[in-house]
Amino acid sequence: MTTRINPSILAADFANFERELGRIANADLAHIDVMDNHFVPNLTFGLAMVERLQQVTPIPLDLHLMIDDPDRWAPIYAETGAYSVTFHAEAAAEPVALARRLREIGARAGIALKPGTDLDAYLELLPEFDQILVMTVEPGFGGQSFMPATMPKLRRLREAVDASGLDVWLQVDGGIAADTIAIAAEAGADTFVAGSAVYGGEVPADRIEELRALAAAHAH
Ligand SMILES: O=C(CO)[C@H](O)[C@H](O)COP(=O)(O)O
Repeated sequence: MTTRINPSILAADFANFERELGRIANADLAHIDVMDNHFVPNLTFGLAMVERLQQVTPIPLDLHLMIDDPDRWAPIYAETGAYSVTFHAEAAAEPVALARRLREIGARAGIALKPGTDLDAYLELLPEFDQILVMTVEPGFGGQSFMPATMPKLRRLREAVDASGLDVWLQVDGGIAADTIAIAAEAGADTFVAGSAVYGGEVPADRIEELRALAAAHAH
């Protein structure tokens, strides 16, 4: 199984994202947390910033939209050339139509499930998505503790994806670090978002290699 490490720039120096993206040149994708202070109680940045980030890095962008009304906004973000666009299940009025629109535009379509989001309603939608983001903390802030209680959901998803034969990536986000990544890898994650664990290190690129090796060693 291919393992991917997507550093979250939420933990980077907001005064210099171009330099901070340069420090993670060995990342698989750069994870970009867009928060609107409505869907989550925190505010980061919006469309203008994402457009600018696209211009200053060759790393494909993995957009995580923690916003209300993704039906309106997610396609506009996809049109920036984002590699993947993930919206939250509860935020979308028509998740399937939205996922199809994102794919039409050329982005990979992702759906995010908060720790309390029931998986049952979404399992049958697997063919509509390229990735499922299992939040391993409550969305909104970096630096929180990994929630092992989210692992049964990830295991069920891994079983469903393997049984389907679909190439749907299973992403985890929140509290992923050297001491937790093995738990998520063994439960079936193949794509790992890490903010504090990457940018908290003196050399973020080294932290990426360390996390990648641990994930590969414990791959499902
Ligand atoms: O989506 C997020 C918060 O909502 C962040 O991507 C996530 O929390 C990463 O930060 P850390 O690795 O520091 O936990």
